[in-house]
Amino acid sequence: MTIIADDTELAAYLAKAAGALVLEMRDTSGLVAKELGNAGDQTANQFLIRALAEQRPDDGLLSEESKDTDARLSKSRVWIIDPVDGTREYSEGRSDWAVHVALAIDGAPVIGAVALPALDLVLRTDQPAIIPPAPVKLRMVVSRTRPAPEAVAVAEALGAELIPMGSAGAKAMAVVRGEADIYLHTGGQYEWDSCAPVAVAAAYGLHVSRVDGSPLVYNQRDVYMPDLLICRKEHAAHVLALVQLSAEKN
Ligand SMILES: Nc1ncnc2c1ncn2[C@@H]1O[C@H](COP(=O)(O)O)[C@@H](OP(=O)(O)O)[C@H]1O
Ligand SMILES: [Mg+2]
Repeated sequence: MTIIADDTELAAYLAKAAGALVLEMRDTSGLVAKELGNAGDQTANQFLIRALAEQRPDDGLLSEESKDTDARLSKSRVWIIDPVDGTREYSEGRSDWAVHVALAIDGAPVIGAVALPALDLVLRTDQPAIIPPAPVKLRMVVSRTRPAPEAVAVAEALGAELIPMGSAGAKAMAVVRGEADIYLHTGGQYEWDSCAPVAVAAAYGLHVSRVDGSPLVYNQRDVYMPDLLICRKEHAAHVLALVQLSAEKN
């Protein structure tokens, strides 16, 4: 593979190529269910880690599917990848799954791409588009298998419609694409689930933060990052206040 000098170009190329690999695997391997999910995770991961080792040998790496080491902690530039986000949905033949490739620089999610292979889309930090205006009745995307009670409570308080969807990347990109207005999650996630989606959402001018309003900081020793909010800037203060209220009640 020739060297791709531009980091965003590389992220987008890798996310798209890994997505194409696993999409083809789903169509042709004959594997189903858990076996298909595992094979997709492993195939995409092998492709991505080999390509990154070749393309960016000096950078750090954090992948959902590779054993984590301390090596990344001393690096300024760290690639944070989720080879298949929404593995369950991928293995069920659905379209709500994603490939995440991000580059965090000094902990900030600044560069990246999210591929939605089943929709033939790649969203990237260097090509933000204008997001269409929100409807009067807001739409909140939540996990289809484990929607956070806090998110459901906030949707109720806002009078928002709940849209269950798999994959953190697919949900974040639903907001980026103007198909939803709020993605709120509490109760558990890891850095790879949100780094690329948050980078893309921020590049599109959306609000991104932890649910206490603090910034999302990546490449930490403990990669557990249990909550996040991605939404239009004009809704952020209200949503954060409602999360706070819901936390106080429980
Ligand atoms: N409570 C929780 N604890 C840990 N990970 C969680 C979680 N809820 C969601 N996730 C992870 O976040 C991603 C999106 O989840 P969901 O589709 O439920 O919104 C999934 O990533 P993977 O598919 O990469 O494992 C899932 O594993
Ligand atoms: Mg994931």
